[in-house]
Amino acid sequence: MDISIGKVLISETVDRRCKEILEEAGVAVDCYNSMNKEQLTAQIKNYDALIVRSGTKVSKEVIAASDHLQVIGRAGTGVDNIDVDAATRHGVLVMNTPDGNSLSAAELTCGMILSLARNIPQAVTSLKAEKWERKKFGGLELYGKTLGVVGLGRIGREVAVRMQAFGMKTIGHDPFIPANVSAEFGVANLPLEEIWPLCDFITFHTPLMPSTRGLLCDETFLQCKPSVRVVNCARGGIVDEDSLLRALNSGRCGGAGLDVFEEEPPKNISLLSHHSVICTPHLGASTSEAQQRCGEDIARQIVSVIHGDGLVGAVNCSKLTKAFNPEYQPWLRLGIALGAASRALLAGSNVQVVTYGTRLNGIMDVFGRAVLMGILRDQVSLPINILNAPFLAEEAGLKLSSTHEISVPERFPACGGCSVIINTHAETINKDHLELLGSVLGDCPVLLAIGKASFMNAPLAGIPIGGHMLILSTKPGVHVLSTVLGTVEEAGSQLMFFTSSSKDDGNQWSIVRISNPLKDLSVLKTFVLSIVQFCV
Ligand SMILES: NC(=O)c1ccc[n+]([C@@H]2O[C@H](COP(=O)([O-])OP(=O)(O)OC[C@H]3O[C@@H](n4cnc5c(N)ncnc54)[C@H](O)[C@@H]3O)[C@@H](O)[C@H]2O)c1
Ligand SMILES: O=C(O)[C@H](O)COP(=O)(O)O
Repeated sequence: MDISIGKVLISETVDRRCKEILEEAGVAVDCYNSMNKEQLTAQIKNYDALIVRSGTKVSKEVIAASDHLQVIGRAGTGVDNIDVDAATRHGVLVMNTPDGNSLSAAELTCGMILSLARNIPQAVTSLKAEKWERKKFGGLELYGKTLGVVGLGRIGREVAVRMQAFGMKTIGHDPFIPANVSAEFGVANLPLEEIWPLCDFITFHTPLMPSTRGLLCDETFLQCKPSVRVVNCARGGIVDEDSLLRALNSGRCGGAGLDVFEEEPPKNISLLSHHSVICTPHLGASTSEAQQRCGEDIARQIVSVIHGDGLVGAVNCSKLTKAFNPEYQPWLRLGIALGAASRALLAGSNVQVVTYGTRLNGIMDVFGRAVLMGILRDQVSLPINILNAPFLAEEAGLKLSSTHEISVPERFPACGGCSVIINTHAETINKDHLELLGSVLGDCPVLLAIGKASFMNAPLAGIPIGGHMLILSTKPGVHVLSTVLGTVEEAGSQLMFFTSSSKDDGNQWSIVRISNPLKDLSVLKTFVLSIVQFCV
């Protein structure tokens, strides 16, 4: 997949190294401290890439307002401020830098736990107000207490190991981390319902998703120890704010440390101002170290994609990394070319792709997407690429089935190849289905056969497929080369090559490459059974 980034917009404060790295790679960068929705919607059409933190809402309206946006880079972890589905549909790559700020977020969480145990923020405020309230701010020791960690990913596990140093017993819950893995960092991974009654402190480290929204709510608070302390430095909404306020007021919750809120900046003043709540304005990643790492990481990831050096940190195409691998580019060009040729020959709605050989093992999905790109180019409302091809195909009513076979049939070269079959019940040129065989020789995509008509007759090993092409079928023995040559030259084009296949059930196919497209095929149509023109 070709990504070409000339101009990047950074819509909020990101470490200066981000801009520097991009500029060193020859990319122009415009930086804003904090763009509002109107500014972003108006400006986005001028940029190839957008870099944000959590403060920019990249809605589907913003994405739709873009013109040639190819990448949205998140200098940080959470992508819940980005409409990832809309980005994918528009073929926009979304990337994040999930490792860059984990330690900072973990350290802030530990600070919240310590502060809740000893009422540090409240005591500071009191003393600054010239009060000496030693009795009011008595706390409790962490030693021997139980900490529940919900979400045992990058941050959750860093929090657990740090709090073990205080003598806390750490238990946790994460449906995707095996118990033996969490045991390695000293956390017993238990079902949620077993966690609630055991914890003196609970901290949340999951993404916000339908399955994690309101994990701690009225119902689950009832299962918790009285006076449980709660920390949320992950995402607002994992702890339901209304339930939390009720639990704080009733004493069921003994205190809460919040860095994130359902709405940011938060409007829930009664929660923020509660005497047992300590809170920070989404500062988990706000350290110079984390910001430098995230800024550098996202810039390097974008440069790497521009240079075709590989894909790191992709959010919406992690399974498509091979589409960015230079080794596979000729194969993807083959898929696009066979898709375009199939489409020109037959307007079918069912596409069956089979790839063969060890070389193509693992790119079946990517290759199928390339075929869809070839078929649907110029047929859909949005520019099509590897990312959005399946979505646009579904919208266009096109069905794709892809399979892979390790063994290579005799009709292919040893490196393997592919078969693209397009089916239709609509009007057809020859039959109600058509099979094209192709492969890559050197780094050149070649057409091997149309149905049983082969282009592999010695000395040929397939026809290079690319540029402006004509495919025509004739009755065997009908010689059209001189007619084609004359028509092509008369149209001011140049004939680059003309090759005919072996005979197939009475028909013969010829492939013609020309320098410029022909405006009118009507003269040639009188000499042939069928003729189509396409370009790849
Ligand atoms: N406050 C901040 O500034 C700040 C900074 C960095 C990250 N974050 C947030 O912290 C959260 C965690 O980040 P991370 O890097 O550790 O992510 P991560 O992907 O490494 O870990 C998240 C874990 O949650 C688990 N999980 C998913 N659904 C779950 C469920 N229903 N119950 C329990 N566990 C579940 C996943 O299996 C995964 O292991 C994210 O929401 C991220 O946006 C906040
Ligand atoms: O998900 C994240 O990375 C954190 O919430 C940090 O967000 P920020 O980059 O806006 O500080």
